[in-house]
Order: sequence, then structure tokens, then C-alpha cells
Amino acid sequence: MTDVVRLESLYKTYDGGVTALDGVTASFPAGSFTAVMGPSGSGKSTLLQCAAGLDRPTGGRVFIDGTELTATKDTAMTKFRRTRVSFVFQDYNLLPSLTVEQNVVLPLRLAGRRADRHRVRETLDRLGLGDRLGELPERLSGGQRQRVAIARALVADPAVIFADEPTGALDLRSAREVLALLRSLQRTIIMVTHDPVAASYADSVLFLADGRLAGSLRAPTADAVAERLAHLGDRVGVAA
Ligand SMILES: Nc1ncnc2c1ncn2[C@@H]1O[C@H](COP(=O)(O)OP(=O)(O)OP(=O)(O)O)[C@@H](O)[C@H]1O
Repeated sequence: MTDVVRLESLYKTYDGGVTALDGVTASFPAGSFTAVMGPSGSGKSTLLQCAAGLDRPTGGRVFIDGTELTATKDTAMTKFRRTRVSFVFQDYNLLPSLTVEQNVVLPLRLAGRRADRHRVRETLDRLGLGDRLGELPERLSGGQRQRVAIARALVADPAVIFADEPTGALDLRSAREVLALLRSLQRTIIMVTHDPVAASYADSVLFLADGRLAGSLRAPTADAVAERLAHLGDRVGVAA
């Protein structure tokens, strides 16, 4: 299987000397749904930011779809990100004054791309929002808002979707619907989460501890994930 995202020996040290990533190497095959987990402060957000080209690592290389992001200048990186990378955030990041449809096409517009109206409507239909095109986000439930954000991520036809706690603000039922939806997309998805149940929807889980890879789990169950996490928490506690 082709790797859509590849991280080679990633290091990130912030001003002030905190090492958030300490030599992470990982590959994400096409169509794989991966959860990234670890104790608070283990480097999950930093990993996501560096992998997505929102921040630059101090060392190492990031490849997305064959392009080395770390060798790309800032303006080209922004352009690449706009066309090849999509994001889904905990708080949806929808613009309140735009309708569902306008929110969904906004990233395409910003990237100077033409929105294929048919494709946009088909995507919203598939996500159960076909009758909400003209609605403002405030009239939608949390789960519906997140589905709008997922539709927005999809219509850009990205190489990879990065999701940061996508179900963090949702009730249990909506969270499960959104996770089942993410899994059904068969896209390359990298999701940071604290929730073992959310992680269990992924094909595999990568664990981080102290900025390093601390193992992985294929076909994870929520119980197995929780157990590993408890273990990592212990180890981090002992190390601290
Ligand atoms: N902008 C920054 N400047 C300085 N240090 C930072 C910055 N961002 C993160 N850090 C530090 O880097 C380490 C890793 O942080 P990061 O946010 O990546 O962890 P995390 O696993 O996502 O944590 P959480 O689960 O609490 O969100 C932490 O020690 C954090 O304090």
C-alpha cells in the first residue's frame, strides 16, 4: 500500500527548550484511519501540526503524497495545504454568517478552485444534510455541524484529513455517528483523541509518550486502548 503521509525522524523543540517531539518516524498508508493517543503533553498536537504543515519541525522530514513539506517554502506550503490537506476540529470552525453550502465551498474558494456544485450537493446529501444547504450553522446540532465540517473536508478531495478531537464537543450518540462516518469514508485520516472509544473506530492507534512513539495497536478495542494508556500514564509518571 502507498504511504500518503510519512514522518521521518521528527523533532520539535519549542523556544524555551521543551522537546515536544523526540525522533518520531511513522507511515500512514492510503485509506488508513489512524488515531494518535498519549498522555497530556506527550506531543500529539505538535505531531499533528508538524505533519499537516501548520508548524515546522526542528528536525526530520514530512512527506505528504510524495511532496516533502519540510523542503517547501512557506507560501508553497500554504498552497499545498490548501489543496491537499483538510482539517476537522473539535469546535467545527464553521463561519456563523455563512450557510452550510457556503461553509463547505469556502476552502475551495480560498484556494482559487471552482466548486463543483453537483459534487458539493452530493456530498452533503450523503452526509444526511441534503435539506440543510441554506441553513446557518447556529440552527444545526453539534453532530450536524461536525458533519458539515466533514463535508467541507471531503469536497476539497484531499490526500489526507487531519482531525483534532473531532468528537470532543459531542454527546455520546452524535460522537458515535461522526466516528462511524469517518470510518466509512475510507480516506486517509489522522485523528488526535483522548477518548479510547473514539480511537477504537480507527484501523490502528499510535501511542506517544514524552514525544516518542510508544507502540501501536491494530484493530483496537476501547478496552485495549484504555489499558495501554493507563500503562503509558504510569510510565510517564514514573519517569517524571
Ligand atoms: N507553542 C509552544 N511553546 C512552548 N511549548 C509548547 C508549545 N506547544 C506545546 N508545547 C509543549 O510541548 C509539549 C507537547 O505539547 P502538545 O500540545 O503537543 O501535547 P499533547 O499531547 O497534544 O497534549 P494535550 O493532550 O494536553 O493536548 C508539552 O510539554 C507542551 O507544554
